[in-house]
Amino acid sequence: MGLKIYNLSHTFHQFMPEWPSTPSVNLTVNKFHAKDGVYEINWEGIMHRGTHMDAPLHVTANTPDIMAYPLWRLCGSGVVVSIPKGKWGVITPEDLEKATPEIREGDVVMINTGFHHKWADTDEYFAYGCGINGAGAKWLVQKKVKMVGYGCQANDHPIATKLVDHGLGPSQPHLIEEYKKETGRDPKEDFPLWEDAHKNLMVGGGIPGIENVGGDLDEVTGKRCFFVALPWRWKGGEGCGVRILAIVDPEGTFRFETGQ
Ligand SMILES: N[C@@H](CC(=O)c1ccccc1NC=O)C(=O)O
Repeated sequence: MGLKIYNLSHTFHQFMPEWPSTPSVNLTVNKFHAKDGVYEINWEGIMHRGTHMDAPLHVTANTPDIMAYPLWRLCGSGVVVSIPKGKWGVITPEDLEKATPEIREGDVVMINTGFHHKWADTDEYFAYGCGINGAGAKWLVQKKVKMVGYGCQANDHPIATKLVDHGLGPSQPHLIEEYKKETGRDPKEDFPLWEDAHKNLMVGGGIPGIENVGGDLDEVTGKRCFFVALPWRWKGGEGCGVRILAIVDPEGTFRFETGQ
């Protein structure tokens, strides 16, 4: 059929890095082949690790769960754009506006910031990582995109989270002084609202946001592709790991079955 299929998810494993929240994932091997004739793993943890999709319910009470995203949002044509960022880099409306290939109405959008190469249990990736601001998320909503994936630590900039003085925070208070020193501004001036981009994109726009996009992201950057990213059909779920596929049809000969 000539299709090329790329994986855009990081590897899921017990010792994978995790956003600085509830600690750890615990895997226990319940049954071993040599002892039991089968192999079975017991898994305990939260879903907000590795390549995963958030639901509006993660950040706002009485909003839709992960199961409520309509199927048409979870697959479709779109683009992988390169928006390279460094420490505390901000993905802005201007970045999105001038991205190439252009982001079209109705697109799935995957953003390559370069940070997927740094995915590790480090401050460099999480506390000093990059992220979109509230205005950037509003731009995506106004553009009526279908779904968004970020090749970085979260759906929000780290300075818009409880790592500093927002919500449950500050869990990493030293970042507040560091930010002031480095930028000459107060974190609250630049990021006045807690998880603002999550709220604009998912609660306001109903658009699924995926964190920690990785895998073969570089290989499809600058290309238009067909994407699929499927969370579990989990009633009440506030987020879920996803396997993201980017599919291209270099010969332009693929046709779906007609259903006849
Ligand atoms: N940024 C990650 C994790 C996250 O936001 C989070 C996970 C557990 C506990 C608190 C979290 N966020 C804010 O405090 C996410 O949105 O999935």
